[in-house]
Amino acid sequence: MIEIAETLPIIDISLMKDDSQRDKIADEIEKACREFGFFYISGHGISQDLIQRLEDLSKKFFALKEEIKMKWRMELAEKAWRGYFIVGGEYTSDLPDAKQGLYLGSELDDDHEMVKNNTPIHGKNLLPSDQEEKEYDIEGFRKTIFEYMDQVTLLGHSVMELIALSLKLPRNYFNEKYTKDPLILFRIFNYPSFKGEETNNYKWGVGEHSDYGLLTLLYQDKVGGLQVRAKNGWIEAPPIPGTFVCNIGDMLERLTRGNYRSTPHRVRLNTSGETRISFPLFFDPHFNSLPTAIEGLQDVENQDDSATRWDHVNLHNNTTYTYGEYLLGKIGKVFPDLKKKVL
Ligand SMILES: O=C(O)CCC(=O)C(=O)O
Ligand SMILES: [Fe+2]
Repeated sequence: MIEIAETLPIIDISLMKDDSQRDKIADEIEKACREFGFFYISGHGISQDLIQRLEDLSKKFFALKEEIKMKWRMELAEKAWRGYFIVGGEYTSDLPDAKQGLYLGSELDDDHEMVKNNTPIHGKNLLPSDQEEKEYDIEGFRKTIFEYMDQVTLLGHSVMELIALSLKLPRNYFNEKYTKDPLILFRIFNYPSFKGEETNNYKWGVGEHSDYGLLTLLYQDKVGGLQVRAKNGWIEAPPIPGTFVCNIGDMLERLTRGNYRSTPHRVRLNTSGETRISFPLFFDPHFNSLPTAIEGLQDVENQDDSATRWDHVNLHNNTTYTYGEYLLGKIGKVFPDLKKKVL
């Protein structure tokens, strides 16, 4: 008998504005969320040209000398938690990841209420200035990043509408309660290839984990390496041109009482011979919101799966906490040194 490998569904959302098609798309989302917690989105309307510009400029940025990139190192942004980190600088499940990256988020001025209140992970981005963009031949980097974040945030709102409909909730359910002003965190990751080289004992590009918020929207280049823990074992989430990979985060699992799971995933150590680049955008509840289970949804079997979860957290306890409290507990672990210095 031939074994057919499981593959993640691809959902075309181009007709979601069409009243006769929307429910069908929401049904596909429901199936994908219950089966995998992971799916591809096509027909998203984000221009390939914008994505390509971001990819090209990001590759140029990471190709700069280490001492240049250190001009924008995360320590300098302090509480805002933005900027550059070196290969091995971020930890997942207590092991350093074989990647470097740029941490980014919504651009907030000093007079923004959350910044005035000294709220962690809110503030300005730490990026090359216009002058530095010229000097290092990455003109347009900042502008392209902001344009991309805006566009993918809009896509996040659309996918959350479809997720609400897939749960038979009013279409604006999440918007009203959590994402009128979503917390947007964006990262650009660069996974150098260790082909034929010392790996410095790195095991993974990113170790097994789940994402913290509601929804992650990821664009990846053609190299591949993302793997997803499906019910019957690990499967690949290879790059598919013209798509974004979407996955459910911990808070959506909590809200849906485990009907939709925050699926663990990881990234293989890159030994392809080419550098890999990926762009996860985290579409999350407002920092001060209180994520609470949705009334009327059935509890599921094995709702508390903390015994087998990567971090042993029970997402379904009755403790009340803000999303910010949950998030800070998590990111403190991935940058332990930075946490000591700035939180
Ligand atoms: O780089 C990737 O493909 C995935 C990264 C990831 O899982 C994350 O940043 O949470
Ligand atoms: Fe992730």
